[in-house]
Amino acid sequence: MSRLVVISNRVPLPDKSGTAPAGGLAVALQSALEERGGVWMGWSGKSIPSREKPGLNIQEHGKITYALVDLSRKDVDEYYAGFANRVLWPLCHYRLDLTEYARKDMAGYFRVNRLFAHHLAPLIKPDDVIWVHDYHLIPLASELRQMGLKNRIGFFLHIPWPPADVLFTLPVHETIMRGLASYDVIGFQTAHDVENFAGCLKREGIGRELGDGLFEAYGHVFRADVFPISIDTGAFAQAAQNSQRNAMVQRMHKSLGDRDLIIGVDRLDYSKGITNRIEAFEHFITNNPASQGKVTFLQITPKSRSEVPEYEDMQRTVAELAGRVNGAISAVDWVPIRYVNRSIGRNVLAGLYRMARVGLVTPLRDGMNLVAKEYVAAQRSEDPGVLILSRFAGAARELDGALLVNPYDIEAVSNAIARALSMPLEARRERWNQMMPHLLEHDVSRWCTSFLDALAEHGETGKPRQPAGSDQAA
Ligand SMILES: O=P(O)(O)OC[C@H]1O[C@H](O[C@H]2O[C@H](CO)[C@@H](O)[C@H](O)[C@H]2O)[C@H](O)[C@@H](O)[C@@H]1O
Ligand SMILES: O=c1ccn([C@@H]2O[C@H](COP(=O)(O)OP(=O)(O)O)[C@@H](O)[C@H]2O)c(=O)[nH]1
Repeated sequence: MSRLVVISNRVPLPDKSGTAPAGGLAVALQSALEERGGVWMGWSGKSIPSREKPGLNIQEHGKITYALVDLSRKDVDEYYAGFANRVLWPLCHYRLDLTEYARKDMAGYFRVNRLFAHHLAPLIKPDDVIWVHDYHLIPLASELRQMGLKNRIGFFLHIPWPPADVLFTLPVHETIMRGLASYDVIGFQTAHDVENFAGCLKREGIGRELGDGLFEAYGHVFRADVFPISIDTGAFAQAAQNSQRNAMVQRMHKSLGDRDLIIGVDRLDYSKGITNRIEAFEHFITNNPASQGKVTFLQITPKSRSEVPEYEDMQRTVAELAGRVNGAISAVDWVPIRYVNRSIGRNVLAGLYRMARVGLVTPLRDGMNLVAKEYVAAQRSEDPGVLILSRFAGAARELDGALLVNPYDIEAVSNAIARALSMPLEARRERWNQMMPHLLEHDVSRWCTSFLDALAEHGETGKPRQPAGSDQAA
């Protein structure tokens, strides 16, 4: 079996005891790497003074080699905080109003991708299968190809892919499309993302669809298909069961009394629709006076990407909004919104999801949204809560037992909260049974295997292939 080489911006490095981080993606990729042996490369998370030469830190854990690249302050500003998170992230989340097309950030993005390729190439063996993750690293395959690598290279995009009219506002959209077309298999979260991608290829005559998931562009034939990411469903359900013994979960239970819990869990990110959600909750609670004092909304929101101005601004906006709503509605013995602005461990989260009558997941746009899947997995089969889910999350394509909402429609979300809180047991069980078997079957290890199988099945790689019936490569 070929070795696997994974490259992602963040690397879930095992701690000093050798224990890997508990995230589903990390577990799935780590077990694929353990099975085949391999390398996981990415940013070390460190930024060093720009005058120092960025180094490569190699660590061995079992059959996995971790290769961590240090970046300079300038690299981090331009590649991560700049082009990745002030251009590609807002663009792929349909927020043209937030994109900042600075030439120096574009240059930094391509420069850092070249740096990754430069560090990676010497570690690659001819048989290795390479799997690149996410929008930070789109140009990596074309850099590696230019260095002569002929290996099979796959790419998985964790975030949405936008329609042509949105993508084409990006001055370097052609280079980005050419970068994607250099992969052998491109995985997207939903069929909608693949449609958008196909639209981008067709609109300017960049490429064409060959059928059966195959495309041709810039003389290269590649597969672009749907591989919805998931969670380690069985393990998460077990963690939720076990969490009832956790002290923090027990404290929460005690403090809740007999009130119903509504839970929201998101990084502090404008794509997650947190302000709309708080407004919808405010609308619900003011229009349903009987619920006052009887419902608690717990919003857990760890800080994220604080070096990006839009994220720093959000920090204040969300805190102020939660404070204003609480100030207006609280009673002496009841605070409607508990706003936690830090990260909570997954085992505790599992217990909080299980306690919550409603999971409120209302992103304005989201690649998948694993919180939605975790909420479902954590429920009690005999008395499950209700998931309210934005129709604009990738997860909505699979979780058909959720109450689907338009997160921009505050009244509709407020009505969904009322409906969820009063939903009879039988209807809740029916909805949960529509989702849980699917999640058990389509878990993260299946996601990982199906992507790697597609990559293994994709024919010869590394050189432009002639599509059937054509007589020239573009
Ligand atoms: O690394 P950060 O900048 O701190 O951001 C955290 C991650 O956010 C994004 O997550 C996405 O991937 C999830 C799993 O596929 C998906 O469910 C979600 O909808 C996406 O937003 C980002 O894509 C990751 O690269 C970041 O590490
Ligand atoms: O305090 C927190 C908040 C979130 N998460 C985890 O972070 C992930 C968020 O993934 P999702 O796909 O929902 O969104 P992303 O942040 O990747 O855009 C989920 O696994 C959550 O359990 C966590 O461990 N602690």
